[in-house]
Order: sequence, then C-alpha cells, then structure tokens
Amino acid sequence: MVWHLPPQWPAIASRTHFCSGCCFSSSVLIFSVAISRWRSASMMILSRLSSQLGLTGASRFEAHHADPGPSLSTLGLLRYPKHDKSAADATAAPRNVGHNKHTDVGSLTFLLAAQWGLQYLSLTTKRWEFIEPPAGHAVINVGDSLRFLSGGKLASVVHRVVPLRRQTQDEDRYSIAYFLRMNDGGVFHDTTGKAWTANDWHDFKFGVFKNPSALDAKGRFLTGMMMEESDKLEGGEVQIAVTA
Ligand SMILES: O=C(O)CCC(=O)C(=O)O
Ligand SMILES: [Fe+2]
Repeated sequence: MVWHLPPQWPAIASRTHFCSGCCFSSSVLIFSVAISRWRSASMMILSRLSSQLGLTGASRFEAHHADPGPSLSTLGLLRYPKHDKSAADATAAPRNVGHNKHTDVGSLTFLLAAQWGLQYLSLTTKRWEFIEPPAGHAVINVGDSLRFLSGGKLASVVHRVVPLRRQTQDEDRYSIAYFLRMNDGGVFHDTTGKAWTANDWHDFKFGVFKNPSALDAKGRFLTGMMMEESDKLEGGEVQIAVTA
C-alpha cells in the first residue's frame, strides 16, 4: 500500500542525510509529531480494514492497539552505509550492507525512504522486485501480527533492502519506519495454530534476526510463515544484515 503524505506533515520523508548529533536532536519534536500522526493514520487504516472484514467489538483490530499500551510500537531510523567492494580500501569498507528478507513483526509499518534499495517478493512473478521510492508517499506494510489476527485474510509482504548495484552503494541510504505493534499480552495464532502474545512473538523474532541459522534454519519465522511453499526465488539469495 502506498500512502500519500499531506504537505503539512513533517518534512522528513525527503531527507537523504541525517547525522546522529544536531540533526537528530533538532528533529526530536518533528519525530514526536510524526509518530503521533502516523499512529493516527495507522489506527484509521486498522479501522477501515476491520470494517471491510466485518469485524465487530473486541475482535476489531483497533481493540488490540489501545493507547496507552503498553506496546512495542516504535520508530526506527536506519542508515545503510555507502560502500564499494572494488575500492582500494575495500577490506575496511562495510560489507553485507542491507536488510535480509523478512516480514515485519508487528501490525502496520509506515516506511519512508527517498532512495532506492527496497525490494519485495512478488507473489506473481516469484522474483524480487524493486519498489520505486514514491515521492511524497509512505509505503505501508502489513506485518505478522495483523496477518495472524486476520486469520490470513491480510497478507504480509516479504521484503528486503539491497544495494542497487550488487556490491556498490554510492551514498548512505536512510529510511524511517514507524512500526505499529499490538498491545503487549495481546494474543494471536500463527499458521500452525500456536498461540503467541505479541511481545513473545516480537522477542522470538528478534532472536531469529540475530541468529537465523540456529533458530530458524528454514526462514519460516523470518518470513512470518509467508514462504512455506514458495521459497524458490529467481536471482539467488543474499545474506545481508548490516545497518547502522
Ligand atoms: O529500510 C527500508 O527501506 C526497510 C526497512 C525494513 O524493512 C525494516 O526495518 O523492517
Ligand atoms: Fe521490514
């Protein structure tokens, strides 16, 4: 889903550079306004989806995302450092820059990025396809908990971040993601019928991100059980995990 950002919303979507010092501290207010607006927009989307699916009362998606939580909803600011494997100092250059294939842990993700790099796994072509950074818009992903809560009626997108040219990225890439997550203790069932609380699923999946080969050799949890049958991709796999 691509979401149009109204012009009066904080102008952070088109930024292609942030430093961790002055840029960040001068942006705290902007980020808090952004979080509040993205949360409102996310709740509106949840409400429309609940109505479309005929959900009522406590089974509506909004009921699992009450404010104040507690919840693990969060804002992430990601930097993918530039690198060039063929450069003279290639040994010192960052390697394996990107984000490995995954589905998002929570309910909805509001993703802003002005630079290329995001790919999704097309269920139609069975290939990784680049998503053109949509100027003035956010990309919105359905995450695992919303997919499971909806009993599979809503699908999560398997996605990853890769350098545009395989070994080279000419500039740092930045993205901002607002992750709306269910209230702690909220329960859903995965595709095997196993019950999880939202926070247990979050913690388990972050363990998988850190150590996929030990905890999730088949990539089932990484991909929110979206790739049970169709893990055959054109273009091969890349193992990438480095952001800063
Ligand atoms: O940086 C991006 O464009 C995507 C980041 C992402 O998929 C994530 O943090 O879950
Ligand atoms: Fe993601």
